[in-house]
Amino acid sequence: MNKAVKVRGLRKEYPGHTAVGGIDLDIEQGEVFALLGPNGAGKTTTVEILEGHRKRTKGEVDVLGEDPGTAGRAWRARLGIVLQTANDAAELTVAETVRHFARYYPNPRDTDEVIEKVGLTEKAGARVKSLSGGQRRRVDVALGIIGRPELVFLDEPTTGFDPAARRQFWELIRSLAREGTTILLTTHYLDEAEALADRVAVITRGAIVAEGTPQTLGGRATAEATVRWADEHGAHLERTHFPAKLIRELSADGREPSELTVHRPTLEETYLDLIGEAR
Ligand SMILES: Nc1ncnc2c1ncn2[C@@H]1O[C@H](COP(=O)(O)OP(=O)(O)OP(=O)(O)O)[C@@H](O)[C@H]1O
Repeated sequence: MNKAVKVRGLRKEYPGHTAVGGIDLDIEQGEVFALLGPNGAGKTTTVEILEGHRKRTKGEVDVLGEDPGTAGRAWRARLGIVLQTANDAAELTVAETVRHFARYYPNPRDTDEVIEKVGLTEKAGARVKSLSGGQRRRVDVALGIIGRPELVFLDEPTTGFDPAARRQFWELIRSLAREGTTILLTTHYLDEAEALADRVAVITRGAIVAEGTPQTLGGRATAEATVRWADEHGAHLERTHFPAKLIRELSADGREPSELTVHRPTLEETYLDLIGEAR
């Protein structure tokens, strides 16, 4: 499989401060990859270097087969970038804005289809400035995908979305991924990473401290399980690597253990552990 992104030894230094301290990163074509990390960890710096918006201090970077530091307009047209800030073409309507951006690309998607994909069909004729914060964000997403990009960068895409809009957005990302689009997502929502990402990397203080699928990150899948149940003697809790064995024993007499739960670390707990360890 070809790599959409290949990074080796990437460093970004500001005077007196190392924002990114030599990271390696591989993202396969068609993969949804989430970059997680606390504020100031180096996510935006990394992503902006990949987008060609910031110069690196050191390291090798290959995005869609080119070096973002030197790649030209044709390469840029293959990217879709959804920034954190809302767009400011506020006097235009939603449809006019999307149509306007479509002209920058050689092979854009259909404007109406994109507006429908982001759930703004009813607002297509409304001025962008009349939209709510979450609706403006959807316009940003529409502008990020109108050019039929091979690689989409999504920086905290669902900030300000209501729960239903988030779910709808997740469906949109899944449909892009099904079409073969590579997606690099930064998010502070662990449920979002879990719902969408094939793989995640946790970055803190400019270093990647863990990488894997959301299910296995930081040894999550094989972490000790906490089994809780209750019987006539009261409530019980046992931590074990073999919860199935324990439950078999508890139910050996054919009785269903009451209030039985098995808990393994959530992605959020694993993430907080990783961040804590790295502090
Ligand atoms: N232009 C700059 N000059 C100096 N330092 C900078 C500059 N841009 C970013 N930094 C520093 O680099 C570090 C990484 O910042 P970055 O924006 O990449 O973090 P982030 O992980 O995206 O954080 P957030 O989750 O808050 O968006 C921070 O300590 C930040 O202060």
